[in-house]
Amino acid sequence: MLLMIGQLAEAGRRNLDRYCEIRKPDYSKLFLLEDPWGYLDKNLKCNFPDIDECFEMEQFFDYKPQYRRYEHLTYYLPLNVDATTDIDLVRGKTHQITARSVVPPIYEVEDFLTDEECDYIIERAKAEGMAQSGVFGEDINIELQSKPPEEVSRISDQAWLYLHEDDKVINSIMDRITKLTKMPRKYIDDSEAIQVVNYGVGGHYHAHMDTTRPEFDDDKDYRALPCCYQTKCEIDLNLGSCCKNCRYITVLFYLNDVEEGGETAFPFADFRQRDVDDLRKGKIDYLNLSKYCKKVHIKVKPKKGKAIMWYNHEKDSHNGLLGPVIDQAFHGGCDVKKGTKWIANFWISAPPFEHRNKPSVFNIKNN
Ligand SMILES: O=C(O)CCC(=O)C(=O)O
Ligand SMILES: [Fe+2]
Repeated sequence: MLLMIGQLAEAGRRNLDRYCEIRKPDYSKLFLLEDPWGYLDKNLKCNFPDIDECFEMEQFFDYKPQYRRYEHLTYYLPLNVDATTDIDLVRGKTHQITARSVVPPIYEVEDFLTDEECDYIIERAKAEGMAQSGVFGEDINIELQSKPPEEVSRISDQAWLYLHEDDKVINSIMDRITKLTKMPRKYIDDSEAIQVVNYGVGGHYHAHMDTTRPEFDDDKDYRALPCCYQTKCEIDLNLGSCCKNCRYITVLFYLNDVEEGGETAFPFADFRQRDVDDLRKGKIDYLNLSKYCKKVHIKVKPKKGKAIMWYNHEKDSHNGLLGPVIDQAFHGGCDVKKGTKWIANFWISAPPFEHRNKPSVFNIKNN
């Protein structure tokens, strides 16, 4: 009898496999596929525990066909460091794009913004009101009181500029960002506000990731949380957070010339993963740029109007969505030695806004 049940179960499983085989959507035809609940294994085989769920999945695809029509994230690689190519960003002028590293791909474009645009962004930020910058999961005020300045993770002021449809200056910048990143415009429009940051002498931001590393070792499983830009939840820097950053690309603009210091440094760019892991485990705090900036090879010098962009994630090769975090994308701002430094950050987050209530593949354990 037991044997019979076993055989039946086996036959049932085979039937289920066949059922799923027939019923599963044709993933090869999907432009992009979201797999919010992790039903699919890496090989995109049907992986449902029972027929009902298989059916549910089918309904999900039937009734919410928009989930099947994402536009791809775009990811492009340079052939080598210092590779340079022309790029048409505005009519009547050719810009040059230069690769500064391959892992992550970091690109630099001079004169991306005009002087007037830089000044406009600074003035708008001032009008908005500059306030002390925070750091995800840390309390800067406590750090400022209890540590010497070079040990404090971030010393700067900032303001957020929200994107208005009728703002011609910002819209024209968004056009250029679309061309530079080669991303579908939708992602640009649905991304976060622009963050404007100002550092005085001694101001800095130690090396960090702009996106949340889900395996962050502070007892919190960030995978379960929604992406911050998709929610209205308040990030409480003291008590942890209700969301995580899902920042695929960073585009950073230098809004003024800095007399001395203030480079953007990438301490691990183009390092092998195992070297990054070893360095991070070692005694020297390579992330402390007040101490370590001089030794970093890949550094970008601020120059008014210059833009840099880099990827914080790879693209998931199975579904075109947010893939693994690139640890080599750790970066930060070295101490400003003389003068002041103004920058603007624009983070392109994924998945797009209309899928804000659905967790992305990035959420799923062991992905
Ligand atoms: O100041 C810089 O150069 C880097 C700033 C940065 O990484 C950030 O604001 O997230
Ligand atoms: Fe950053």
